[in-house]
Amino acid sequence: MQVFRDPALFPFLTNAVVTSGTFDGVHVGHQRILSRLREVAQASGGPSVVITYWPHPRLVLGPPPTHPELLALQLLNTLDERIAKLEDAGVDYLLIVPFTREFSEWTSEQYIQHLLLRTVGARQLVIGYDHRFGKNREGGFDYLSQHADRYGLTVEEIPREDVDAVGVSSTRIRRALLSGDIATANRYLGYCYPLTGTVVHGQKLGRTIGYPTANLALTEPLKLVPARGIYAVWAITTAGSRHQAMLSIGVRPTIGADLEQTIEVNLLDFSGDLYDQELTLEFVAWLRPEEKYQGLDALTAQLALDEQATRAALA
Ligand SMILES: Cc1cc2nc3c(=O)[nH]c(=O)nc-3n(C[C@H](O)[C@H](O)[C@H](O)COP(=O)(O)O)c2cc1C
Ligand SMILES: Nc1ncnc2c1ncn2[C@@H]1O[C@H](COP(=O)(O)OP(=O)(O)O)[C@@H](O)[C@H]1O
Repeated sequence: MQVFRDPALFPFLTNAVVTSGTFDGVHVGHQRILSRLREVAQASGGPSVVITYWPHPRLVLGPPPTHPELLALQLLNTLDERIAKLEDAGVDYLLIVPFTREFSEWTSEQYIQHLLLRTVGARQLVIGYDHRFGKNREGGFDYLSQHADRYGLTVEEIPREDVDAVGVSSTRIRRALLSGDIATANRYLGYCYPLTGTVVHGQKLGRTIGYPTANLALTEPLKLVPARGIYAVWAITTAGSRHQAMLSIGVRPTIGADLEQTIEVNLLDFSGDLYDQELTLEFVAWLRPEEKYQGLDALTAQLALDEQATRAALA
């Protein structure tokens, strides 16, 4: 997959088969659109192209008027994760349009003329039934199909039934993760929810109880952090090795009151220095809520049980 972050550098294509959208999560609903995109591209012999936006439009525009409660933007994917998932889906070209206020003011007509036709060279479009574009989300499938002939475009809509059949939305996935329901989130995503961070120094208590924990500082501050609790995860190091691991997201009530929330992971059957390395976690299962124990001995005994539960969940 060839990736372009500047529309001015995108190589004009002829016969491009294009879809566009935010694709946060690249979940199984998005994956349907992407697999249809690939089919149409293969049938026509043209390249498949995804146009996506960064930063997330809501970061620039604020919460949608219909959902004013969505103040804190919580992303399912970092840009790197999104790129990797689009590549897995077999996309040939990815154009990441810098989403600015100015771009948000483009009319549907400008969007089609400048971006789809002149920059990309679109010939066919494949879009989800609820896809909107242009200023105030004015453009959509109806607008496109009314004007398709004039533009020399063909437009295919992925119908609501197809998208609803998988019953998934980014909102449902966010809700599942925020309640610790990893099984539902992963089913909707079609892969294990990832979280990446750099290993930073903590209080050096972990090693004294036989369970050193790598403390993560997230690389993408807007990335959604699942509910507080204890999880079985895979931990992947920069070198690419995968380790069974147990993760705690919480405020460590056993250690003290009013502590900051930390994201800490103990890698099973591993010893070595991880400080300053990047670590990626893949969530597999929820194990239990965080509890306050009567001292470090009780916590350590619980960690031994968590270790067993982790091995079982990842076996
Ligand atoms: C799998 C796992 C489960 C944990 N569960 C709890 C818990 O239920 N309650 C709690 O107070 N701390 C819990 N902790 C956090 C420990 O208190 C923490 O690892 C310890 O404070 C070491 O901190 P340090 O890395 O700053 O040295 C857990 C940690 C791990 C890795
Ligand atoms: N199995 C392991 N899992 C996690 N970290 C480990 C492991 N073995 C060694 N380490 C190292 O130990 C550090 C964690 O030790 P810990 O005493 O909890 O210190 P800190 O409070 O700085 O996290 C990790 O950052 C990592 O460099």
